Amino acid sequence: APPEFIQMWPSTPTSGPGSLGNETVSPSLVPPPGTSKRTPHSIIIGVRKGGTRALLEMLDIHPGVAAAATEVHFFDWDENYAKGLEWYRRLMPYSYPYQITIEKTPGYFTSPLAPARIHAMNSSIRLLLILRDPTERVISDYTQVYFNRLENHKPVQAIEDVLVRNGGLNTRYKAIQRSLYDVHVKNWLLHFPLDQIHIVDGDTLIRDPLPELQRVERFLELPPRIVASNFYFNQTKGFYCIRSDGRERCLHESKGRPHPPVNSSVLQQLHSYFRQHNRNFYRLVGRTFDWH
Ligand SMILES: Nc1ncnc2c1ncn2[C@@H]1O[C@H](COP(=O)(O)OS(=O)(=O)O)[C@@H](OP(=O)(O)O)[C@H]1O
Repeated sequence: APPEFIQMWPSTPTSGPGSLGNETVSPSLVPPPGTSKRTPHSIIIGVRKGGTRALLEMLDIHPGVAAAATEVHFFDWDENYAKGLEWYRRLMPYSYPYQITIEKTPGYFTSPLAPARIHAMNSSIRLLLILRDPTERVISDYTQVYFNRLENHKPVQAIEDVLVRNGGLNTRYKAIQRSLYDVHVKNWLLHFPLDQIHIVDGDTLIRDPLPELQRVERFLELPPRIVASNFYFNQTKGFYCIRSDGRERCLHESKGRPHPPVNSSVLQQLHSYFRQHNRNFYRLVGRTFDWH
């Protein structure tokens, strides 16, 4: 990592105005005439830390998209699922008949029950799955938990202490389990054909968002509306931000945090642990990725 990133680690996050992705709802009291709340036509099912918020906010540029404001956790949390489909529908945004509703809950991808439940709601739904290098995802997942614990004044552990057990890789660590994409995608393929699952390359979305967004437009059969001028690179943030409707906005500070440096032998162990799983995944989805 470049020195400035190492110096920034660890630091305490602050929140700033005008930021996105802080998962708050701004209730619109009077629905625009001609709109209604509808269950999603498409769901971003994960993966956690894959870039799900960026993908949803970038898709929301499209006039044909109505994005849910919060992570709903309907299909992965039993207590929410028990509240019924009507409860879920009410949490969706108001949309015009020509729009499609999209929600994102990254926990769905690794939930054993979510595929069957989503299928029961709508067997022809289009699923979006954004993935990134599994090792990077583990470190991002650790970083998220680290900062959440700091904010809640809970004790934190160094990354090597959670990744290593008895001299070997701690493969029972939840963040590692969540990066076994082959294991999780198998559950989805029991319920949905592959052509209903579009995989977004999260590493590419970070570097060059437009082509990934254009592929999603085609998958969702939306007319092409997202253009290069909807994105600009923010040097301070180190990520692309969004320009639409005359406004410029970056994702919340909790997105794109510097990652802690990780010992190279531990990194090697992660890479070799994921290697076979990645190959299995490529075979299952008929496509390869530039993962370690
Ligand atoms: N444009 C842009 N701006 C900021 N961040 C971006 C962007 N595009 C992708 N990303 C990556 O999104 C990662 C967070 O993923 P998620 O939104 O899926 O996280 S979460 O599961 O909802 O918590 C986040 O992971 P970290 O870098 O580890 O914070 C980012 O790398």
